[in-house]
Amino acid sequence: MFFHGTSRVNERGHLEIGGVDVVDLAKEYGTPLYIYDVALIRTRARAFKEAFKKHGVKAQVAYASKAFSTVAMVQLVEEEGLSLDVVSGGELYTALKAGFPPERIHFHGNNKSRAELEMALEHRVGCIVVDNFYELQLLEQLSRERETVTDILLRVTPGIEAHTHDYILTGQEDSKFGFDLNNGQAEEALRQARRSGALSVLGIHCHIGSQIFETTGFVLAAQKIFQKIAYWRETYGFVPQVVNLGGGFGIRYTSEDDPLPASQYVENIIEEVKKQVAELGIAMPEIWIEPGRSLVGDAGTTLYSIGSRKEVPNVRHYVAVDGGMSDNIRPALYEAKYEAVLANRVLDANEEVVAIAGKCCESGDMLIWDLPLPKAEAGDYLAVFCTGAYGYSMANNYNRIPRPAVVFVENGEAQLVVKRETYEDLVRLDVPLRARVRK
Ligand SMILES: Cc1ncc(COP(=O)(O)O)c(C=O)c1O
Ligand SMILES: N[C@@H](CCCC[NH3+])C(=O)O
Repeated sequence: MFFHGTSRVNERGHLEIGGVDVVDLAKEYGTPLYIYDVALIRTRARAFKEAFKKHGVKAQVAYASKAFSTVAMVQLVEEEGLSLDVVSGGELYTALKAGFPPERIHFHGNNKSRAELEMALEHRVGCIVVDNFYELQLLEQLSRERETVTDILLRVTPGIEAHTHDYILTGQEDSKFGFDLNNGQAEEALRQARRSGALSVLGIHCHIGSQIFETTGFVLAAQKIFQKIAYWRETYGFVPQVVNLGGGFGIRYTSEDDPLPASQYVENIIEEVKKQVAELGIAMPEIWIEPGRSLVGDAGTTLYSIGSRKEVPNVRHYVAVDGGMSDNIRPALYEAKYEAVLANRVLDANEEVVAIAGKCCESGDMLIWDLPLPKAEAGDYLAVFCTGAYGYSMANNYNRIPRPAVVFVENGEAQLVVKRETYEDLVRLDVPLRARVRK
């Protein structure tokens, strides 16, 4: 069994996180319940920052808030001195509500609307990561109207597609994101942006994928970007102040995963950028990164109550929980794998291998296919580990199931940071049918 962060088994044989017994949390806040180990988020955040500090490199570590965005989470990010990546008006609104300093917000997205761009300009966010020509022109026009100069990064697709354990070089980049680095698009974007007096190109951004376990892809991306920078410097006199290599650093969901420490990713990135900069004889740019999953993924645990069971003789034992794809769609969407324990009987010996089913009306709503467990009964609690990233943030109301509550735990204390949705919340936006005129 693998415990993350402050998770441990207490004297009652219960799972404890942040010094709080999760069975007590279930009784107080109900299930399904998202529990975040705040100390572990702090540890992860500090590891990224420290890695840059150790090498004396100017950097920004921007939390990719799509992984898990709530007011309390954004406040924690601010406390830890990170920057923030937002990808929609909604994430930006959450950040502003949380009082996050706008100058440390980076605004992403492949189809930002005029209203979203206006909102970003209105609040003077630190920089806008421009994704495409439509946005470039729109942003230029809006900046001109406001008589302001907007700091931007150009998002490029370097032609590297990173997958979990490997990466492939793709000559023809097929992605909805960014300007292609290899077919002249990125160069044209740079020309257009620099021609405009209303945009200031701080640098280049790329993001090669997610849940990546090696550093090769990042190094290769840096190489490809600097190859172009060499040419752009000669041709246009362009030298970037910032190179942003995105997020994507992998985490351990199950024993099959073997991630590197944050410091390793950062060190290899710094090493490559320093090498490239030395060859070009230009000033060292700031290095920005955007970790999402690796900051919050293993800090999150979902607690469920176990209910019904179904035996399919000689095939499978289904054990159902009171949540499922409505609070964690990743198994259904990506065949994502998780580990779990009976939170109220962690030390009991495993007796069977069961399939954990969700409660949604969908055969594919299975959270874990083969989980060794003690004989689980109705009323037991199941804790699924590593659900902190893209769990709550992708939660939905399928089958009109209310979204779970979220609690932060730290130093023996729990704080409710997102209330459980109510049935009333579910119909809040519904508009009843107009009364018909009876004949
Ligand atoms: C542009 C960008 N930055 C950062 C991230 C965060 O990725 P991860 O959660 O894998 O670190 C993503 C999501 O993949 C992204 O699209
Ligand atoms: N939502 C995905 C990752 C997407 C990353 C965002 N670009 C996941 O759960 O793994």
